[in-house]
Amino acid sequence: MFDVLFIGSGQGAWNGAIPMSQAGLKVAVVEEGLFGGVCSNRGCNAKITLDKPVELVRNIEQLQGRGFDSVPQINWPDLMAHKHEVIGRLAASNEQKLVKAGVQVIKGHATVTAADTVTVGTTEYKAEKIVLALGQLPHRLAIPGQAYLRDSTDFMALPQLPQRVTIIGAGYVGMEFAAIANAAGAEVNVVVQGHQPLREFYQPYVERLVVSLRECGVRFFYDQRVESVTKSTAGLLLQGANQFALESDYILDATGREPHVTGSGLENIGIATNKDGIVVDDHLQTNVAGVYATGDVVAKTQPKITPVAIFESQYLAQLFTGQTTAPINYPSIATTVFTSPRISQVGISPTEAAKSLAQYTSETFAYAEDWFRQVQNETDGSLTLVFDQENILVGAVEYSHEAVDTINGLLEIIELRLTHEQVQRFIYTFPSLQHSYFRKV
Ligand SMILES: Cc1cc2nc3c(=O)[nH]c(=O)nc-3n(C[C@H](O)[C@H](O)[C@H](O)COP(=O)(O)OP(=O)(O)OC[C@H]3O[C@@H](n4cnc5c(N)ncnc54)[C@H](O)[C@@H]3O)c2cc1C
Ligand SMILES: NC(=O)c1ccc[n+]([C@@H]2O[C@H](COP(=O)([O-])OP(=O)(O)OC[C@H]3O[C@@H](n4cnc5c(N)ncnc54)[C@H](O)[C@@H]3O)[C@@H](O)[C@H]2O)c1
Repeated sequence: MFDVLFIGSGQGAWNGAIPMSQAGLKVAVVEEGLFGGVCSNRGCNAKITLDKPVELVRNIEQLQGRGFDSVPQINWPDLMAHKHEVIGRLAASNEQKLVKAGVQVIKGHATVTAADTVTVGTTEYKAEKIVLALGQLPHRLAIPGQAYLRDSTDFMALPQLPQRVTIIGAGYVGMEFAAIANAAGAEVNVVVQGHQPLREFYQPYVERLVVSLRECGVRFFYDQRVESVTKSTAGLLLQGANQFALESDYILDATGREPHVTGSGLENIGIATNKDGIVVDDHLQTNVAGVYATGDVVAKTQPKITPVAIFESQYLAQLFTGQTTAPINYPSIATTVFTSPRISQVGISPTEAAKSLAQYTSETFAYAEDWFRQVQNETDGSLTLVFDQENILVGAVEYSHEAVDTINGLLEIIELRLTHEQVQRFIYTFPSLQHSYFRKV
């Protein structure tokens, strides 16, 4: 009998499983695929490896005639080999981390057969608590020719970069992969259902990102309803309503991800789900006592990203080891779209602030006027800060190559509600990114 058995070994699982085991609980993790789940093996880590040269190329482009005379070309097969080398070893190392911490690793497909029982193959495992950390699966467009569509995992394993890449969807995956494929030399088309890419992000900055990607050659097709894909003599033909037709060599279906709630026997014990995933209470417990859920599979309003999955997993470790009995209390969550430039944001958005002018004020700083950003000739970026009535920073969004570091730095100020006087106590290295923004807070 285990104290805790996780189904799934992604960020929503192992970050909790290890401290639980280290605290003396008898813990098992069942995984049918690669240890570490999506983020480690075919999500964040793989994506950021492919993005690294993109970021460098874009930075060098900004300095043409200012120290650089040419822009290096990305060698896709070499980059892909590098990605395989860096990412390929992670699954084994993730598995070893669990083993070293004393977690029992079980390989295979898990099916929940009772509220305290999970079956893998022909073996039954009993556990006092079961944690469903099942993640999400790519949404597949149900259109004729669906078999020609590829997903993010396929894209991140492409040995050669196709010449013409069409991406359906302008969410995180659509925009990030458009930026990568374009910088690596492909002709890129993005087919958008409505006319608002990256709906969760601050739209004035999204519009600037679209302008920047257009200047690099990415073509956006707004308000499209795709209907079919067929093989043509020269590639794949994507067709849609109102005579829309687009030929390319590769089509990426980036129309979202869906909670992985089928195929693991949830119905055997009546686990409640909705379109967003498994329904949980404020302690991440499902409607069945002793069965919990964590990570992307949870139906929640928080973004389905790695740091949130980690936070939930660690919360369960505190809960199950008696360090807390309190409900989960999510802090401020920073989100980023890893395009070049990036958009990163946290807290109250300027759009929300504009709707409550009595409550909030916001201020925008253009990097064209900031000497530190001019060093790298970054003229297009800017930062918008949102303050409450007490003049405490409550939100921030940046559009720039360094947006991640700026927003991560401001996150602490927002979460701890630091006053201007407290922030001025920090003596940062100069010159540095922190120094370029901390006086503004
Ligand atoms: C292309 C891409 C890029 C991303 N980039 C970022 C990023 O830059 N930053 C960020 O924060 N987030 C990013 N994400 C999101 C991030 O990957 C997820 O939020 C994170 O992986 C969620 O972790 P999880 O543990 O909930 O689920 P997962 O990582 O999906 O793990 C679930 C695991 O459960 C296993 N499983 C499911 N059912 C069973 C079963 N019945 N038996 C056994 N095993 C089972 C699966 O094999 C899988 O390994 C990205 C996602 C994608 C797709
Ligand atoms: N940087 C990051 O943190 C990061 C990066 C990648 C993925 N993720 C996570 O992975 C998940 C999936 O990302 P995603 O980009 O696949 O999903 P998403 O939900 O962000 O975007 C899907 C997009 O597809 C569009 N779409 C849906 N149906 C369409 C259709 N028929 N035609 C055209 N467009 C259509 C939607 O309007 C939306 O813009 C998200 O939960 C996200 O949190 C995070």
